[in-house]
Amino acid sequence: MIEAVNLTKRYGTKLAVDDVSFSLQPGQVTGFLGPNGAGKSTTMRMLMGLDRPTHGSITVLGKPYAEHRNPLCVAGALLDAKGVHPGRTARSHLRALAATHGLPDARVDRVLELTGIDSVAHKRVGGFSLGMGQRLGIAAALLGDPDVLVLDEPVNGLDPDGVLWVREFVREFAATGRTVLLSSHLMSEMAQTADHVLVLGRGRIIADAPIAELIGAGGRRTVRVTSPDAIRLGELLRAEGARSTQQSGGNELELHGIAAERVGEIAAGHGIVLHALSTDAASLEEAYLSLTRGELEYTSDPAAAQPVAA
Ligand SMILES: Nc1ncnc2c1ncn2[C@@H]1O[C@H](COP(=O)(O)OP(=O)(O)OP(=O)(O)O)[C@@H](O)[C@H]1O
Repeated sequence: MIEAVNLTKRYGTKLAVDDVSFSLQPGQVTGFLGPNGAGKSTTMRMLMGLDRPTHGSITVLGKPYAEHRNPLCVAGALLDAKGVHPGRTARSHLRALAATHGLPDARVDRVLELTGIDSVAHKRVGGFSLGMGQRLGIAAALLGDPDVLVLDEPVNGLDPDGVLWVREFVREFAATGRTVLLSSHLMSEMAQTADHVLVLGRGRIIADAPIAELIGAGGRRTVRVTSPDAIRLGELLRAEGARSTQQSGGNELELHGIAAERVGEIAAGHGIVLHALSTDAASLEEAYLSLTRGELEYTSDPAAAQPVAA
């Protein structure tokens, strides 16, 4: 469906995308993750024929995007929501795009309706909020009823209702057997939207896996236990090799290196009463952070946030 083979992009001395190969499957939402400057937008631009690879290739349905006869019907993209003439109305912008492919006005009305901006279709785009602009960009991507949807930070600037709409929309789109590539820095949102993730770091792929596998591999499970006899229980668990990293409120332990089942067995074996015992699911954010540690192009200095001593 979408296939990158040894895809490379160099800008002068900067290697933005470095010998990347992947294949995206239909019927799935693939999340595209990576720190700022990792090469995600460059990869998406090459996919949509807006930038030329220095080496290698990226194809949609077997050929480069630009070589398709009706590209809007093959893949639609939201890459830069601000790339619209501000003096145009939303409807005239979409009609101009539709005309390039001989698409009827009824299709324009349909995508305006689908993206919830039909009531502002007659307004000039220059007066649109960030969220309305994002919706217009998605409407444009959907015009040709494409098989592939490529969205660069689509929820950026959307209100919670808009974020939910994008999530449900792309999930339904993929459920009809089509392909979605979606970038976002919002890990909790990505965890609820994507089936598969592709993580870039400094232009190279550092993970290409189903989301569940990535979370399972990277995350540390935390076991929480509450007991009126937490001090004695903590001693017993540490003797079993558990690390107790926090004790809050006097009767709660936060544990690593031990399964909840074992905690329950040890407590029962010593007649210790438990009030709560649970395992926190590892998060995509934890897995992502541990994967991309060392891959950051732009890092902040925590000391810079400290007040300067007089
Ligand atoms: N036209 C360009 N000319 C020179 N360098 C560029 C150009 N476009 C991108 N780059 C550089 O290529 C690298 C990858 O940029 P890219 O925008 O693809 O990253 P990204 O993963 O999309 O980042 P972000 O999450 O911040 O959007 C960066 O170091 C960037 O500065």
